[in-house]
Amino acid sequence: MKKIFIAPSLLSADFARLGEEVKDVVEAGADWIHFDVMDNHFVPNLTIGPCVLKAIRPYTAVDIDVHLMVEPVDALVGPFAEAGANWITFHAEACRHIDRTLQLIRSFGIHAGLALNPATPLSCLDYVLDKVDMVLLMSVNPGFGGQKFISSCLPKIKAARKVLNQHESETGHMIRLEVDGGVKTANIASIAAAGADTFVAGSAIFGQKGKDGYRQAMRSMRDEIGKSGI
Ligand SMILES: O=C(CO)[C@H](O)[C@H](O)COP(=O)(O)O
Repeated sequence: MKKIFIAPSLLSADFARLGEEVKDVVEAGADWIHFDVMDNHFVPNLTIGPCVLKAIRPYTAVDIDVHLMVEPVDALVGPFAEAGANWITFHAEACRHIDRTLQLIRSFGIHAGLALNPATPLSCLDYVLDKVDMVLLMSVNPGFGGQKFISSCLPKIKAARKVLNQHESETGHMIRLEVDGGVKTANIASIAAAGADTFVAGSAIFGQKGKDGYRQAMRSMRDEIGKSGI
């Protein structure tokens, strides 16, 4: 049984106090920090880059999970790895040479993740799973926080869980399954029951008031996951 991780998405944090927000949410119980990078090209929004990652890195020792919603990908891998990323995840839809980019990320001694948009088939995972440390299934179309979970993603999460379990039983290689977009206390149990083990939540956590609010939100999420019976 894998450990469950909750990764608050900084997209919904107060950008004027990012370091403090990181510290507060980790003290409130976050397992990881999810760092959303958007380029106004692959997605219609623009966020933060390696210099911001470098600035927040001293505020926490937990893993920072960088989600690159950018195209092209490769030129940004080194700068984010050097700025302190523990995980770098990129989109299959944004990359022509997935196998090469996975190898590039791992060459920095960090974990490599592959993200799929809601409409992208799981067959993108074929032939590269041996180089993947995490699959990120988007449950909204990427670009903005606060969107509604797309319900057709639930059977996709179930199907991905089957693929990853099969891969693990054949090779012993464990791959995390992260879900991102519209994750709330009200639906997290069904997402966990479908097979996710890593949960990105932005507005559901940072939409609460201060550290106590963040703590309560994550506690409720863990309670709900516990009730899902996984
Ligand atoms: O990658 C993202 C959007 O592209 C965000 O991580 C995601 O949407 C989290 O925000 P919320 O929990 O509010 O949906």
